[in-house]
Amino acid sequence: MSVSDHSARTPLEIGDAIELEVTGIAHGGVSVARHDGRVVFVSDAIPGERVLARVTDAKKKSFARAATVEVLSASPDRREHVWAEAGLDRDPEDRAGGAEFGHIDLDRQRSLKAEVLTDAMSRFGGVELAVEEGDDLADALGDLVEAAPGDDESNGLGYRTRVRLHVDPETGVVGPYAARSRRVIPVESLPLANDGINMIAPLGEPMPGAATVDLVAPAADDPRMLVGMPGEKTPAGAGDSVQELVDDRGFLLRAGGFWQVHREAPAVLFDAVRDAVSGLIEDGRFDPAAGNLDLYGGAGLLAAAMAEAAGPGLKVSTVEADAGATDDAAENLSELVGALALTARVDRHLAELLKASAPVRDRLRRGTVVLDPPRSGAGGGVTAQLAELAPANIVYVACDPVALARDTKSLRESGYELTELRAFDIFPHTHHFETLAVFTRE
Ligand SMILES: C[S@@+](CC[C@H](N)C(=O)[O-])C[C@H]1O[C@@H](n2cnc3c(N)ncnc32)[C@H](O)[C@@H]1O
Repeated sequence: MSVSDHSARTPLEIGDAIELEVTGIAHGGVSVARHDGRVVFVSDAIPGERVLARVTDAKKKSFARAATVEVLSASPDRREHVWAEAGLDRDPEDRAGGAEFGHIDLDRQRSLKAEVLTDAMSRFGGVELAVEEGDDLADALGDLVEAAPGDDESNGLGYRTRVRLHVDPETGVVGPYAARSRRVIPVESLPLANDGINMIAPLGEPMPGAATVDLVAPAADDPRMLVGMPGEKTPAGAGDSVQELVDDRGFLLRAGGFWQVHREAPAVLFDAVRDAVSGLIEDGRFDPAAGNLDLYGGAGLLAAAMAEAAGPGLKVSTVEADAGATDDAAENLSELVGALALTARVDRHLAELLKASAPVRDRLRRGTVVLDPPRSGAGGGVTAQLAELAPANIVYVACDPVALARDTKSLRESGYELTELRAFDIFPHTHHFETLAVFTRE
């Protein structure tokens, strides 16, 4: 490993050690620095720090990637990493992935997430998030990303009720992948996971022949271990049903089906969607008898939240690609006589709705669409279909701020106004967070 000279404009190579002034945060859990005019995305650092970093990727002309190996001038927000196996005293290649903010004070994690959101909304969404005059920017940003109940008390640990581990095909060792790699890292504990998962996690027990291990610790059921074999799409036991609880409402779902990973996340998002719909009702903008939709609906969590605000007379269709999840949604929404659970890809279903008769299209125009797409967002195709269907309101739950910002731009260009934005820190010690955006048709 050679130490490169700042003034020499030599190309960077993998393994080079470089000194970096870390100036900002980027989407994806890495900080931003510059070296000889080139942007360097550096992991395990904090904006404001000076670090010695090792170049890990130098293929691109415009930017390189590096990992911190030593902190030369530490941020006051630097903490001992919450996961020993992800800390700086390990070689970057041997650090466990999945806790890339674990070395940062929890409040600062939230203000970094808020910076990522405001930057994404400004650059890709054309929306400047206002900070009240006189507010300290860091405080205002920190307040934008709301903590989940209990996280401040537990330092954001022990929250995950879902964890996927991987099995090294050569040694059978079970563990998380290292960051940005498929290298399995053996670990002694899973500090972000709850007790149920830590109790059954086969850490230190090789599982030769297996490919993945999904650990599931439902709120109202025994923890499960689902072992996936190479080439198999669905791990064994994934179709087994488990019981979840959101406040005191029960949800039944497949053990391997989608469910929010933070113990409090289903309730946080349920409440946020219910409150958004209540706001629309107060503004006289919500029609319970219209063609309301819960797109990417999973097991029906957010349709149930709409119903909590709108009452049992709500008409709503959930649209979900996974047939098992649709069956669960039908069961979970069975008390709502106006609920329909459909198995379909969202784009195909919207294409069908666009061909519907004038009265059906009119009902859809009066409706509210809740959508909660995967990380890639709804995308240009689906936002264009939504713009053509023109529902009165869109309540968008997003796990990727850049995808949300791009979809925001399309929706605003199609005549929707962004009227509310909230963000939730339901993935402490990682760079992930969830955002809720409400759009109304002008
Ligand atoms: C982020 S989850 C949201 C689930 C649900 N709203 C919840 O909160 O539990 C996204 C869901 O979208 C489904 N999905 C992904 N792509 C889809 C598509 N193109 N059409 C329909 N559903 C899709 C996934 O199976 C998954 O259940």
